[in-house]
Amino acid sequence: MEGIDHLADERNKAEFDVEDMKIVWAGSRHAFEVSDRIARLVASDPVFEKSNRARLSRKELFKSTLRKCAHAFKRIIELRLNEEEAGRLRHFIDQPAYVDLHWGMFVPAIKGQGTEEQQKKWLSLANKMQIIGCYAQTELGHGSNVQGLETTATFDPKTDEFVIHTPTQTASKWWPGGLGKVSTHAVVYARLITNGKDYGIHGFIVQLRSLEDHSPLPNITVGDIGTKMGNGAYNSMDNGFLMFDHVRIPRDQMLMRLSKVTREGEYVPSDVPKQLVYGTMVYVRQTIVADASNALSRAVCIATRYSAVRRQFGAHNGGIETQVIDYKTQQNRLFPLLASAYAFRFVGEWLKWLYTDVTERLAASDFATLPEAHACTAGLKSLTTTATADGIEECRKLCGGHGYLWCSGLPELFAVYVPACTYEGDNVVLQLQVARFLMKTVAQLGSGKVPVGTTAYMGRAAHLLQCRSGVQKAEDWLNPDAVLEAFEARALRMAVTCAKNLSKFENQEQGFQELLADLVEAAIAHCQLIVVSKFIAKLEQDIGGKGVKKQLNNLCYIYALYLLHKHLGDFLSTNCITPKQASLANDQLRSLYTQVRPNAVALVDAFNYTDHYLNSVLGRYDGNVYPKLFEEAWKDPLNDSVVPDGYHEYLRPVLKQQLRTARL
Ligand SMILES: CCCCC/C=C/C(=O)SCCNC(=O)CCNC(=O)[C@H](O)C(C)(C)COP(=O)(O)OP(=O)(O)OC[C@H]1O[C@@H](n2cnc3c(N)ncnc32)[C@H](O)[C@@H]1OP(=O)(O)O
Ligand SMILES: Cc1cc2nc3c(=O)[nH]c(=O)nc-3n(C[C@H](O)[C@H](O)[C@H](O)COP(=O)(O)OP(=O)(O)OC[C@H]3O[C@@H](n4cnc5c(N)ncnc54)[C@H](O)[C@@H]3O)c2cc1C
Repeated sequence: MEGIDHLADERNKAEFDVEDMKIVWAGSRHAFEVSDRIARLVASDPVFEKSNRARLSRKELFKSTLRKCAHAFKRIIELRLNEEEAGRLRHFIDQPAYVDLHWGMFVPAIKGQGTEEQQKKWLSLANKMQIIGCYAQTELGHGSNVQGLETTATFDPKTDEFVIHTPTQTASKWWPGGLGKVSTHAVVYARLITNGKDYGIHGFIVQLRSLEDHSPLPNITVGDIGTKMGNGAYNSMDNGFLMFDHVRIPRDQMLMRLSKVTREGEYVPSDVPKQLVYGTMVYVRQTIVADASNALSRAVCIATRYSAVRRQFGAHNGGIETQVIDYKTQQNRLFPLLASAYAFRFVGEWLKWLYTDVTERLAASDFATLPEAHACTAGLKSLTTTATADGIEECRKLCGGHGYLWCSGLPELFAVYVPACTYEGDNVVLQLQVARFLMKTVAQLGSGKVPVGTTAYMGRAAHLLQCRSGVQKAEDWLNPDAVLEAFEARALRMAVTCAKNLSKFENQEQGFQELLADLVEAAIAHCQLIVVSKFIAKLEQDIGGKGVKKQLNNLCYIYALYLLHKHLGDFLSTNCITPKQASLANDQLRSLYTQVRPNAVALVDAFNYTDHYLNSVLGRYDGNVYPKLFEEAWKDPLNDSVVPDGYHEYLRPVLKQQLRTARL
């Protein structure tokens, strides 16, 4: 029935103030107010309707995306929204689009790698969207191996131009979002060649389409790479291909903040680390971590509300059946995901701080923390996107059969989200970057160089390599020191074992290749330690609001103890804990589930998601699931007529045996 809150009982059970938790989740009262206001604005605007997305053809979907983007831009100007508000608007519109790459990569690439003069010129055009840009790095033949890119930018001193060229089919740019049909410009990554010498990968601003009629410029071939996984989903994005046939651009369109080419064609290397050419990726990976908590919390919100609505078994004498959320198996699958959503939120906040810090240091020519920033952004991007993609799929299963319906919101969410495990760096490739960083840190232990930041724990190797957990009863697992020590000892021991095994190889690189799988596991253990430690650090902050800290405390230990349970092999084989202590951790975990259970619905209400944003019949705020499932079913085009199209041609002949008669 409309108007009734089917989840009211659940909400009444909550032992904390949801409004206060909303502020913690948003990060600040200001962030909450902006998000809340913009989410409502989007939800109430019919242009941003999205409930029929799966039924649109690719062309219709793409056109509707263009319409939404144009309308959003108009509203941003009319309402004079600032950068933060405009970002929230695009977020809540919730449809992948060229603007994500324009604002998310093209503009940051120019900011990070352009000279002041270049920024002035290009950003003033980009900020007003008089040009639209994308980030064209990946090629058909190479994505992960950036050094292997083939596109060339050869300097021609006669004309003071670069000649951008695609020498082979595998050199074609392939994948960049917004490239296929929209972008007028791109930051193109190509091998810089001058005076016959190859100086490696650099960024260049290249115009792709006419600003008059949008047609591709001469010698440029550009198009969309084709339909991607899932109905609707990421198909609103025009991921593109691009080939250059000796396209000329002025020399000053090479992004020259880091290194330069002079009028005479002399290459002037940068006096800062050359890896800064990868700076845009570090920036985006950091934003992807924050975004993981958005996607996971959304799925968890749907699965939690529905698990409270859904009842199966347990009825005696016609009594009421059990809510599926009361089954311990459901809790054991759902609550760690709820805890992960909060954990990723807080580690995302911390990573944002780390990124700001490293940016300020770089501006002051302090490059010391760059390797750590790279390792943290790469490793946490990998860890959180893998867990989120798996978590969304788990939420679909937690919703049983109805989770498989498009209108549950979960299939589309999964299809949109899962490429995050691949873009901005394949998740395995990124963990291997963390592993290299860890192996270097371990190699330096004992050299007098004290590890700092996220590897500071390695400085306590003497203790961590031999310590045994002191846990004696289940509640001891709620002691932050006990949890941190177990995670630190496990991470360090795994890294040191890899380093020892590596040292057995004469050729270090060959050894590294041989041990790849172990190295990835060591890197994951290190990243999990970061997430756990940042959650614990969050609890040490001054968090107000009735009962809020208690709930966060429960979630923090659910996150940590669930990981301990899941990776028990690591903890036991490295002798950090005993089987008895592992069993106590499980006892504590079950007790925490019981404590979270009455608060579960309120904990997902704290995400403050509108029904528009969730776009899920199962996750509706009012829990009125069953009538709405019928409403959705009736809307399906197959139900337009009671007798389906095709009956006369294909069904009737079968039923009436006309086919069989004809064959005889
Ligand atoms: C708005 C959201 C929508 C998102 C849409 C999606 C967009 C995209 O996908 S854009 C394309 C993203 N592509 C990638 O992420 C490619 C992944 N590959 C890489 O990042 C790199 O090639 C690599 C890190 C895997 C390897 O780098 P490479 O230089 O080829 O090789 P090395 O391993 O020898 O590294 C040299 C040296 O540089 C350090 N390093 C690597 N990356 C960075 C970085 N981003 N920042 C700082 N430092 C970096 C690396 O650790 C090595 O250091 P040393 O060991 O000290 O020499
Ligand atoms: C939806 C989407 C949007 C994208 N948007 C953009 C964009 O806007 N701009 C852009 O430039 N690019 C974009 N990309 C491309 C993306 O960045 C690359 O696909 C990504 O970096 C992975 O590279 P790859 O495809 O070459 O994978 P590959 O490297 O070919 O990976 C294939 C397999 O090989 C493994 N592998 C590779 N190297 C190693 C190694 N050294 N050790 C162990 N295993 C290895 C991987 O783990 C993986 O299992 C996008 C991709 C997608 C899917």
